[in-house]
Amino acid sequence: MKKIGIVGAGTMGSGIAQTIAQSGYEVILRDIEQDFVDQGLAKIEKNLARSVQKERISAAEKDAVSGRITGTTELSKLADADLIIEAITEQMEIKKRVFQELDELCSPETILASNTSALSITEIATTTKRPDKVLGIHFFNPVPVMKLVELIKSITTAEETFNKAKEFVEKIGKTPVEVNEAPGFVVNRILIPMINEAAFILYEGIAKVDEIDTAMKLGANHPLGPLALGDLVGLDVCLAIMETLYNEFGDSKYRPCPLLRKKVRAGHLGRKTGRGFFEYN
Ligand SMILES: CC(=O)CC(=O)SCCNC(=O)CCNC(=O)[C@H](O)C(C)(C)COP(=O)(O)OP(=O)(O)OC[C@H]1O[C@@H](n2cnc3c(N)ncnc32)[C@H](O)[C@@H]1OP(=O)(O)O
Ligand SMILES: NC(=O)C1=CN([C@@H]2O[C@H](COP(=O)(O)OP(=O)(O)OC[C@H]3O[C@@H](n4cnc5c(N)ncnc54)[C@H](O)[C@@H]3O)[C@@H](O)[C@H]2O)C=CC1
Repeated sequence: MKKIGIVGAGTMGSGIAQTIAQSGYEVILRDIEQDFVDQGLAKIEKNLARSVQKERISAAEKDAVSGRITGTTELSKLADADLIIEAITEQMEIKKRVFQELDELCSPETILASNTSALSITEIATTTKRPDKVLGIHFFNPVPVMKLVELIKSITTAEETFNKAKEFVEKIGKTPVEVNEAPGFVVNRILIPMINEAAFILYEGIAKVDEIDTAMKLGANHPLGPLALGDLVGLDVCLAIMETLYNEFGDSKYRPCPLLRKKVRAGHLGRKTGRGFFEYN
């Protein structure tokens, strides 16, 4: 693999692009508006500049990494990529549309991957004529720091596709775990209901925001409290994951907390909008 396409330049797309370019690959980063592309590229520049400042990479290395990333709004620029990783909004219908477009556009050899947090890869793959070449490559936030990648096999993913993806993930310095498709996979099925439960504890007036997070940091040794983690992930993403778990399993234990819904409706999505359970500037 040489050229990797990333669709979506948000929280995850920009982190994935940076990580892959730092491993020597050529990256094309696509979003729907130039503004979003520019914001993604600016975030990468900021992260790389911090790495130079901390003497983790040289200024020349930073320039080389930046030089390997091209931003675009044109999906057609991804046509000759060996692998495309989709990291757009967590909504099935939007993802399906993008996979259909990519399938029509790309070489038959191109592997199409989704970074979805919880959705069915099998369903996404049905919109393509290459369901054997579709899988989930699920990174964790913040991508440059987090070691894990869940590799999600749909019912139709070919063994060859899985093995190529595994080799790629190891080449970029991440640790893959193999997961058979199921709602929320492994990590999010455990982690996001925990964040949702913390929202319920707040909603029921049992403890305040700071108390809940301090309790879990000092009482369970979590690096971030569950509410701060919800803000890092994005409360819209957390709600979308809870809705997938609730709808797919049909089990009331996954019901989203009404407070989570209220915050998303208000646009208080966490770090990316400057306000969630906490405020950011
Ligand atoms: C929703 C999904 O589908 C799946 C998910 O991603 S769920 C979310 C999974 N993520 C987590 O659980 C993260 C839990 N939190 C943590 O591990 C830590 O809080 C953290 C790594 C995010 C930050 O660590 P911290 O000690 O609290 O803060 P800080 O000291 O600023 O950062 C630690 C290091 O991470 C780096 N870092 C932090 N945020 C970063 C970012 N966005 N990009 C790049 N590097 C970052 C810092 O530069 C720092 O590096 P050095 O120590 O080498 O200087
Ligand atoms: N935020 C997180 O912690 C994690 C999120 N994910 C998943 O990654 C995906 C992206 O999430 P985030 O980066 O958090 O979202 P985000 O909201 O930060 O970014 C999404 C980006 O996709 C763009 N987009 C929407 N439709 C598009 C299209 N058709 N073509 C190109 N770009 C398009 C938007 O303009 C936006 O810039 C979601 O599926 C999410 O569930 C996975 C792991 C962790």
